[in-house]
Formats: sequence, C-alpha cells, structure tokens
Amino acid sequence: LSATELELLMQNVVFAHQETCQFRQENLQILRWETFTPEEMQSLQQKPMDQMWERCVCHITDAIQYIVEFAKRLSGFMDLNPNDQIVLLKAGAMELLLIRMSRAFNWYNSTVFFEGKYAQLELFHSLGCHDLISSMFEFCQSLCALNLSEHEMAFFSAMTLLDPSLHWLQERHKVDTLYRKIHLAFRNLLQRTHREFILTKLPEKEKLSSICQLHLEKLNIFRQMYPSIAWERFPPLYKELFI
Ligand SMILES: CCS(=O)(=O)c1ccc(CC(=O)Nc2nc(-c3ccccc3)c(C(=O)c3ccccc3CC(C)C)s2)cc1
Repeated sequence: LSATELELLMQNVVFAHQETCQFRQENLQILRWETFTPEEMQSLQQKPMDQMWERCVCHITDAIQYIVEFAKRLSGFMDLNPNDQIVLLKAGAMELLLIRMSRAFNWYNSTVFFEGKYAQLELFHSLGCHDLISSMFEFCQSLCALNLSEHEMAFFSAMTLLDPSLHWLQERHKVDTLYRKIHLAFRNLLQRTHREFILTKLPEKEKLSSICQLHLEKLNIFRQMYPSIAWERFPPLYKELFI
C-alpha cells in the first residue's frame, strides 16, 4: 500500500463519516445542556410501552439509514458481493449506532440526546428494557472517556463494520483485505497524532455484540407482548435488519 494510496484511503474513510454523521459533533455539543424539564420527563416516562418502542425504533432507523450510507461510501464496500454487504450491515448496523451514539452522550450528567434535548436514563423507563439501556449508557460513558476525534470515530466505525471473522461471508478474503488496509491507515493516523494508546482502550468486539444481542432479546420480548405492532408500525429497514 503506497503512501498516496494510504492517504486516499484515509480521506475516503473520514469523508464517508463526515458526510453521513447525521448530527455534527459541534451541534450535539451546543445542545448538551438542554435537558428535559421534570414535566417533559414525566410525560415521556408515562408513554405506553408500545408507543415508546415505536418512537425509539423510528429514531434508530433514521440513524441507521445514515450508517448504511456511510458503508456505501467506504471504498471497496460496494465492490463486495451483495450477500456480504447485507451480512456486514446486519451484524454491524447496531454496533455502529452504539459507537455513533456516544457522540450524543453528555458524560458529565449521564444524558443522551433524544428528540431534541438530553435525556436521563429514567426517561426510557416505559421501554421495559432497563438492562439494555443501562449497558448502552455504560458503553457510551466508556467510549466518551477516550474522547475520540471524528477521524478516530470514522476509522473505528469502518473497522467495526468490515469484520472479516463474520460467519456466512462468501468472499471473506476481500473483506479481510479491506479491513487490513483500513487498519493500516488508522495506525498511521494514530502514530502521526501520538494516539496509539487508544488501540488498547477501544471497547472489545464482545462488548459491542453483547449489547446488540441484548437489543435483539428485548425486541423479541416486545414482539411477544405486542405481536402486530412490530409488523404494522416498525420501519421496513429495521425489520430487514433485526426481525
Ligand atoms: C447516531 C448519530 S448522531 O448524529 O450522533 C444522533 C442522531 C440522533 C439522535 C437522537 C436519537 O435518536 N436518540 C436516541 N437515543 C436512544 C437511546 C436510548 C437509550 C439509551 C441510549 C440512547 C435511542 C434508542 O431508541 C436506542 C438507542 C440504542 C439502543 C437502544 C435504543 C432503544 C431501543 C428500544 C431501540 S434513539 C442521537 C444521536
């Protein structure tokens, strides 16, 4: 991989992230002291479970549409065979959402950006999945502590998405080659910015996949309680990826 190729790949990963990041980091920062009033909190906490699930699923589906766009702009992703593109997105969409969501987390007061303001964990009470939400908050907290730049976030996202160890991949070697190139470019960036230490501090794959597993478990419990809601009210993209 020549220096120019490395530089071009770095630009591709960073631009793909910047063009698909949904909310800009600085805007999320400006809003971070806008919290919900106790009255607003109460009204959201008292929403029926099915209504809160539908709202949240629609929000994360919006965010996942940007993540799909990020993947499509990564050089090499569209050259993979369609089956593998789907396999990577089914496994990685939620993982990338968790990574990105940490940008919208205010770790001083443990709040997350939701429907225009920053919300405490309690706001999500009616979802009935306290363990999922609290592990989400913990994860965001740990990732915030690393204070990743948007460049680092872009590379961490790309490497999380292009997981060559995934089952069902038909052209594993092509994913592996892409992964290695991006990892090399990431190392190069970290060396130049004296940030190599974060490589040992990034959350393990297992942590990410355990939260995604929890999300699927809670989704199945919800579907048992409200069988028709998921089919009638959840967006097609969410159903394709998680149901
Ligand atoms: C992600 C790109 S961004 O530009 O940074 C951005 C863009 C837009 C927003 C606004 C936003 O949609 N915030 C949401 N927050 C949470 C949330 C909730 C519990 C803890 C932590 C964050 C949402 C969820 O529904 C969620 C997210 C992760 C796992 C589980 C769930 C709930 C289950 C039932 C789907 S939606 C935030 C950030």
